[in-house]
Amino acid sequence: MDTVHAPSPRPLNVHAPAAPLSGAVTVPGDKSISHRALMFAALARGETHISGLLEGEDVLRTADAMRALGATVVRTGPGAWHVTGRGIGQLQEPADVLDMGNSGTAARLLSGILASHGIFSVMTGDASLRGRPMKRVTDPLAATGATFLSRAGGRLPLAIRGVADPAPLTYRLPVASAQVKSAVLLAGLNAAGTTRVEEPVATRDHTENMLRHFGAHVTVEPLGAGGRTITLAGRPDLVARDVVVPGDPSSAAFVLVAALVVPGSAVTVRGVGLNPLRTGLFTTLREMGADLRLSNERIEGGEPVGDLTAIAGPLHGVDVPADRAPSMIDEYPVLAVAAAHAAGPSRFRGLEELRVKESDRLAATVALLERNGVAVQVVGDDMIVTGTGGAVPGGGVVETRMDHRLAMSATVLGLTASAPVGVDDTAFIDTSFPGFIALMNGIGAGLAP
Ligand SMILES: O=C(O)C1=C[C@@H](OP(=O)(O)O)[C@@H](O)[C@H](O)C1
Ligand SMILES: C=C(OP(=O)(O)O)C(=O)O
Repeated sequence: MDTVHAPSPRPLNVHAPAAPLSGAVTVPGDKSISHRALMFAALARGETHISGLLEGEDVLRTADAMRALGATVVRTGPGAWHVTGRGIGQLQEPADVLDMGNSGTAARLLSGILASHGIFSVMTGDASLRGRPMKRVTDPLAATGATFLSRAGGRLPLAIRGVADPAPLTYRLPVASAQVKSAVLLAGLNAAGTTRVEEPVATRDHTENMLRHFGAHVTVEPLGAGGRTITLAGRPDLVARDVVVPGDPSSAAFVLVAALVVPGSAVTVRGVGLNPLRTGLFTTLREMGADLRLSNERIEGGEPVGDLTAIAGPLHGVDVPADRAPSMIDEYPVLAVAAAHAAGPSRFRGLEELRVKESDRLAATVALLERNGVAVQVVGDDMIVTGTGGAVPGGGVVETRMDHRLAMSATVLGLTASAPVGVDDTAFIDTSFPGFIALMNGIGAGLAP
């Protein structure tokens, strides 16, 4: 199995470029929105046309899974996909194991769909995904009547005996996770009655937005300070709708941070998704003194989008509150790289969720910085980075641990290191940002394997 998902390692040795980075680029489509577009289109009646779909490994696994469940999924051009759905409750039993590769989003969201169909299925993934917790979704989903069998600790492979008439759930999220919220809501699509999810801290709301777009009745009400209660009326008539996927702000992050830290640089990323529940990094970078300019703001496919220009300049340390974490949860490794260049200490609070990503990102980010001469410590669930106020020493080899975001963060670190930075494997970058190295070279990074 891992022969499929453990591609040959692609090591990279990163040197600081001779000249500043410059240019205007677009990054691939948003990963969260791309997974959802394929899944919801497969559950809708009729043919959905998706443009700007991320063609990264994670999303391709979702496309394969929806095909295995009986939807027709066809690529008609770069980023252009047509999906003919089967309707809620109408997905067919897959004939084989569903392999979700490296993707937590694919596995967790799909578990909600599989649990709420009267079919048997088995999901697995690569060594990284097989190490990630699934009880966070199977515990609430068990109350629908579905049954689950898994390895110890609720790890994949996971066998699911779904139910055709799932009970509607009311669930308060014990962790701030859009994946868990989405799994519960997706199970609620085939439940007779109202599904209710309470999230004490708001997480990305692409599921709510896109379900509405396809015709579901979803309400969102405030809950306490910063939380939300989401309700979904079961068994809606989901109808095919076109989806336009914006550029992924989590991918734009690497390009923009690189431009901020390579002296003299100015780079624009066009068409970046700016959903306020995804933009914590941009807020934080501005607090650090970054010159980050927004232009051409518009609404595209129901999501706010704009062009972001990053202009290099001095950064200073910052204290990031824990309640901002969900709006930038995937951006901490590259934020740590920005903090390594900033003058003075930065503290990032409440990072416990980083321990259960594609790797233990808290430990891996510490190792990335320490190996390259940057002082960093973990206190409880907080990370404290002591910035140099300029270039970092470098000279280390970074272990990327099957984690795309570590590979890209290490690459960005190398662009301003005094000694070259080794990256043991860049192959996993393809899960979320195919073409990353070519795109970086297009703005002058000069990366050569
Ligand atoms: O719902 C989503 O699309 C995602 C939610 C986040 O995970 P959690 O729900 O585990 O926080 C994020 O880290 C992941 O990259 C994508
Ligand atoms: C955590 C991530 O994704 P997933 O959970 O889908 O594997 C990510 O892309 O950083």
